[in-house]
Amino acid sequence: MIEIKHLSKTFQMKDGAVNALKDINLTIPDGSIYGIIGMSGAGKSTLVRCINLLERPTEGSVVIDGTAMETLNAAQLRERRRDITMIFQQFNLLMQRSCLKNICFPMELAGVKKADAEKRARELLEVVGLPDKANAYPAQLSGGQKQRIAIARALATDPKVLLCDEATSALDPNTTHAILTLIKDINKKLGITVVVITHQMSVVEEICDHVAILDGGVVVEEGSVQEIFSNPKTPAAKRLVAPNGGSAARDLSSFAPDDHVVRVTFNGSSTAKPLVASLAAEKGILVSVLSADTRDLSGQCYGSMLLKLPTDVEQAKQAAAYMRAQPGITVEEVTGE
Ligand SMILES: Nc1ncnc2c1ncn2[C@@H]1O[C@H](COP(=O)(O)OP(=O)(O)OP(=O)(O)O)[C@@H](O)[C@H]1O
Repeated sequence: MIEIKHLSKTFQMKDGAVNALKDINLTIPDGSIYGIIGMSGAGKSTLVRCINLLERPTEGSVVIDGTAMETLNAAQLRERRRDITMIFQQFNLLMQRSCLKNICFPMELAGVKKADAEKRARELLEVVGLPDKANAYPAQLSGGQKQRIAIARALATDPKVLLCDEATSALDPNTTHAILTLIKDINKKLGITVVVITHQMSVVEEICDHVAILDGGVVVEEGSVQEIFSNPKTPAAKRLVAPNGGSAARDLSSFAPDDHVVRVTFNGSSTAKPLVASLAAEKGILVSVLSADTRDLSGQCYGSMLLKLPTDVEQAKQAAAYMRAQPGITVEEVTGE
């Protein structure tokens, strides 16, 4: 378990002090995939660097499995960092070494025999899906492949914690998905606790179970991803979870003043029963989706849609009544707003 207690970090600059982190308190459970999300400058990188003491906190403590990291001397810290490894946005591979030798590197530092290190490195190449890249050099790899090698290197010392600092931010959406799937797999199979630093809510949505929202060096919200998504309370959380204000935008050009339009808000309704399709299938009533800002979170839908109901008054009433009867859905009139 990682416990961050009253952690603050101040950088002293020529023109004054920068309070990058202020009184951070977080508990990261063993085996979780924990997201730390915030806009640029929120303090994410500083926080992750404080977790493994690459950055020394100005105040407070980082306690990992009962050991306060800031109390360790340099040699103890070096040893402890084998348990808490890190991957980065820019991969940080050694360009003059082959992939195999990159993966061997932390084992060399730990004094593992060369033959044992190479055997383990080959196993790790299998784990990350690149068994044929042992002799390739980083420059010959795509971004996604480089991150796979970086992950293999991070796993070489059998860590308990993997810190991912914007690990998919330089990758395209498909590659991002593949790397996140690999990280999730590693978390499940090896039981490694993963801390994911990101500015992208989609990353948190895809793999994290818990999330802390960092804004201006302060944790403004923290909880299960589901809790935060379904009910973001602070402006920072609302900005990240629902950039359009959580509400489908009303595009005035898309409907006439006498159209019958409703805003349907989803607050955890099941995505297994798509509303518009089931209204058509069960009642034979067709409605048009004018705009939608919804997201699927573990099979539950959040956000809202603007729907144009049929011009037939009776059908429109039936459609509204049908939707109101569904759990987790509210319906309000928009026409004439
Ligand atoms: N070494 C440093 N010296 C001085 N100020 C720093 C240092 N590192 C970070 N800061 C400042 O601390 C604040 C938080 O920076 P940090 O890099 O942790 O944010 P971030 O959320 O990771 O942002 P980004 O996503 O843009 O990397 C910023 O105001 C930054 O300028």
